[in-house]
Amino acid sequence: MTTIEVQGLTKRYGPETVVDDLSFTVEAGQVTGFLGPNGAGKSTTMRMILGLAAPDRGSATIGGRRYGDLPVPMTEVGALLEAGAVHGSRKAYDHLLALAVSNGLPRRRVDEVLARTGLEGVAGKRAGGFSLGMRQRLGIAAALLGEPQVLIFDEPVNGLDPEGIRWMRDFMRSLAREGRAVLLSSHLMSEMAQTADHLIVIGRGRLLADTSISELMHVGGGGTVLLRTPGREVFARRLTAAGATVREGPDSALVVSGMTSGEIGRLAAYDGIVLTELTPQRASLEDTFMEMTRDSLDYQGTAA
Ligand SMILES: Nc1ncnc2c1ncn2[C@@H]1O[C@H](COP(=O)(O)OP(=O)(O)OP(=O)(O)O)[C@@H](O)[C@H]1O
Repeated sequence: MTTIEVQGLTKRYGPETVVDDLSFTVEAGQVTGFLGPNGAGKSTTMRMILGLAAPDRGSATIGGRRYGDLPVPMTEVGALLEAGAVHGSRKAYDHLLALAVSNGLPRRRVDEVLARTGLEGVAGKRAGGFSLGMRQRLGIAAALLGEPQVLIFDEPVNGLDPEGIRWMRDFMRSLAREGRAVLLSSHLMSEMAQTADHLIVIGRGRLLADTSISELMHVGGGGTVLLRTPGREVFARRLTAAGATVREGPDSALVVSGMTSGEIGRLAAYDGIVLTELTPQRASLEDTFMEMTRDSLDYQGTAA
């Protein structure tokens, strides 16, 4: 199983250390979200993994080898870094064919990736006239040409409409289901919560968290669970006795922190208490992220 290994990765631009001793692993078969506020160093890290920027210290390897040591990189790793990198006057098919031929890949791959990304109908059209969503699909088609086991996407949903975002999310998940390692960056926790299995959170180039989404909700401490039960008073006391913090929620709900929904559900079952609702609060993930990155936000250039 091919993975990405980042070890002590460090990058300086002038006096700024924009990636600071970063270590993490991107596992096969899952979507790893790479999350951090603007300027956190996500793109720089991805560029170092892809051999587009040289680390000052540390290393980034794909399947144990540095990008520069991969004999045919396209067959090992595919990347989508920025939309619109395609020559506008070129037809989508020709663009992909040129890439395939120059990398020694069979022509049939062009048809296969066009079908996979739903672009067959526009294969003969010039990429210059494509919408952002179509350009992103073309970029993904190019990334998939060599059937790589590792994929890297830098903010792929930026600027997409809701349908495009949904397509992208489903596509990432399907790539992971096939056993590929998918690294996906975003500055939006809400996007990650719906797409990623695992999260690497960075701020000012440093690792802030390396965790699953469910762990983050728990460990972050900000994770709350909303519940409703006919046995409100009794269960609130029971939860408090079990170490949770309970407060009043909207419309007679209880909002619990310090326990996961699973733990609350088990406690209720044990005590024979009926729960009519048990909902982990998604907003709390956002809160956890804000809390985590607050000290690392870059306010430079922000109007007072
Ligand atoms: N080639 C460069 N020369 C000088 N500084 C750079 C260069 N590339 C990036 N930086 C700086 O490094 C820092 C990290 O940038 P980077 O683009 O990696 O962050 P990011 O997390 O991807 O943010 P965003 O979400 O805004 O793209 C920023 O302060 C940026 O200005």
